[in-house]
Amino acid sequence: MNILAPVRRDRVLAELPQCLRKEAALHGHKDFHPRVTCACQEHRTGTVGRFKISKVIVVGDLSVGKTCLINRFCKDTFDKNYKATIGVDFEMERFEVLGIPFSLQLWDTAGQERFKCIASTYYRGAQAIIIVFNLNDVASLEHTKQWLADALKENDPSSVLLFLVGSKKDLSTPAQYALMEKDALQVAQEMKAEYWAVSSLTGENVREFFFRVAALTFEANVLAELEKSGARRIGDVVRINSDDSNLYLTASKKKPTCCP
Ligand SMILES: Nc1nc2c(ncn2[C@@H]2O[C@H](COP(=O)(O)OP(=O)(O)OP(=O)(O)O)[C@@H](O)[C@H]2O)c(=O)[nH]1
Ligand SMILES: [Mg+2]
Repeated sequence: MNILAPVRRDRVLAELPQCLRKEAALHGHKDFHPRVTCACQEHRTGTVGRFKISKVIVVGDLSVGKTCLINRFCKDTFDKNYKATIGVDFEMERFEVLGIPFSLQLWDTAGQERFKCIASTYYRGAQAIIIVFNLNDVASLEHTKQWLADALKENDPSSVLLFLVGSKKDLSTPAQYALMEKDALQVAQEMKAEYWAVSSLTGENVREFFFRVAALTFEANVLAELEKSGARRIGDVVRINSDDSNLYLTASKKKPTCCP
């Protein structure tokens, strides 16, 4: 019995959402990796789509707008009054990517120094890290490197996806924004993060950003699953082949037809 509610129609991704700026993108491909598209068509995505929930943590200075960003996407609300997050909070978001159900657990952490200790205990096991800064406060951009370093202490830097997000875009003039964007792009390139600029007040780029997070996290998960099952297959072939060469032929026939 499926006790989960169906995925909302506005959480269905049939294509890869595009990056904001090519200079600071995790990848610039127009479509999902062909192996991922193929695996989804053949429903060979392993644990992705069945049990797996991907953890995403959101970090950054106090009052940069982390909670508002999550609330704008998950609840389509905006609160102009500041209420500090105490420790952590989380929201679940369910998507359907290329026909496969996919869930993100969005962890909203506290930026205030006195709660940082509690919040950092929840950093472990993240598949994506979203580092938020205020586009109108250059110090908050400078602090992103420290936030990243702290989050990476608890995670594997080689497999985690990074996003650098400038918030409160509605508060900057085009000239101010252009200046800040130049610095932010540089920081994003140094971190190997994908850069986004959003406004939770107007909603600008919020949905596009989270769709991109969902899509890239999904893609990375499916590729990792394929790699794992590929390694298992190669291991099996070596073992079987040493006993009976005919079985090697049987095993290789089982290979999927459409994947490169
Ligand atoms: N104008 C404008 N104000 C925003 C935006 N996003 C957040 N704010 C305001 O900034 C303040 C802080 O927002 P929060 O989302 O609570 O900040 P936070 O990063 O979660 O703060 P901590 O929980 O203490 O770490 C609030 O008063 C929000 O209304 C935005 O896009 N535009
Ligand atoms: Mg908060």
